[in-house]
Amino acid sequence: MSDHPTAPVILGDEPGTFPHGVLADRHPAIIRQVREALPYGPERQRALGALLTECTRGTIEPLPADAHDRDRWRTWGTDTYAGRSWFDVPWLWSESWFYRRLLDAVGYFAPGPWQGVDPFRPSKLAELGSPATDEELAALDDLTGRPEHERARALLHGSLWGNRADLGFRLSAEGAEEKAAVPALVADDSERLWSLLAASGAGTLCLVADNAGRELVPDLLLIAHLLAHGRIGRAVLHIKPYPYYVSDATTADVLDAVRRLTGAGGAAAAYGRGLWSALTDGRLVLRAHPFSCAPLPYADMPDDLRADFAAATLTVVKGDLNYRRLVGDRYWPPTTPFAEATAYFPGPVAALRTLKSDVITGLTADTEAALVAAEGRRWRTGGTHALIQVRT
Ligand SMILES: O=P(O)(O)OC[C@@]1(O)O[C@H](CO)[C@@H](O)[C@@H]1O
Repeated sequence: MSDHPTAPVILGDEPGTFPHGVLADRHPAIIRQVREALPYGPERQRALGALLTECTRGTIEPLPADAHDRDRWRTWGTDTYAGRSWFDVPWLWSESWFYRRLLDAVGYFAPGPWQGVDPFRPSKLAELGSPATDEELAALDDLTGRPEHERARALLHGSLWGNRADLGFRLSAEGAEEKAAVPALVADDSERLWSLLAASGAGTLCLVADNAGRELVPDLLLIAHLLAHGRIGRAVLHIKPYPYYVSDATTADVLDAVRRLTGAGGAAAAYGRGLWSALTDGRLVLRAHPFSCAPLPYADMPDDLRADFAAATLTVVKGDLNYRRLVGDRYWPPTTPFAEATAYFPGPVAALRTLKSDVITGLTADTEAALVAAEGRRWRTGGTHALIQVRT
């Protein structure tokens, strides 16, 4: 694990802070939601009850000797953190640990009838099937006929704002979406992004996905557009190997989203067919690397993942959690240059993120002052602001 000495690592140990609230309130709410989502039997209910106690009052324990990923988690930190309270270790670590333990409780990894059953699938499917998704897909018809560069920009913004409210966030930030009706970008390097994705490009785009449903659909539309218009020759979509942070996208979610598009009619269906053929002929590749669910910053990524990103023309990193992992989950001074915090990254990298946690870099002093004057600290976590940051 790396230890950059530059800014304090975020822990969840201070009552009243956002990270503490996630551990103390959001995680118990997620356990309640999972219990209501699927009819787990007595054994699983007991395990969920035990996890509720453990995550709020217990300590971190090593994974059992027969866990398939025990060794991986030892190198990721259980050796270091065993015996400590969930609140006293890096917040990023504690959150990932919660999802790993939650999947244990519902029998996701154990051979048996519940193996591989995503506890968040009911909420993901509800969102994908919602009238709001219908409206977003219908709006694609209005884009048809507009110049290519306008469509590209509209789809980029769809992908950015699709990150506004993930399903976990909605559990504790009711109404954030509505308040963001007049969105505000606190940093916008989009012209630099477009210069990397020129019309005659044949390079590879890596897109590190975040949420399924109403975020993944616009991510896929953007990829379909870039492929269809020759801005890239190939795309690698990094998704999660198992359910994570409630709504993070897995392979099953990508397939659901593509089928939703192909079944929608109009322009959406054409995008869906484009994605289907890109998947079948290898221009769109799915990658579910174990490190995508690691409790660590990307600065600690393994060599094979580093090589993937190094070979890309551009890596687009989506969402709040990925941003925390990209720059390091630390209380950076907000004017810390984004290029400095991502200097280790092996190629050009762009962050598309709505602000839902304390971490922030790359603001001008004026922007920071204006945000603080208007909102105190609320702008950091409210999900009403967004950024597009690029390091070439
Ligand atoms: O990565 P995403 O979906 O944009 O956001 C994830 C999130 O909701 O979860 C964390 C708190 O649990 C925060 O980083 C952020 O608020």
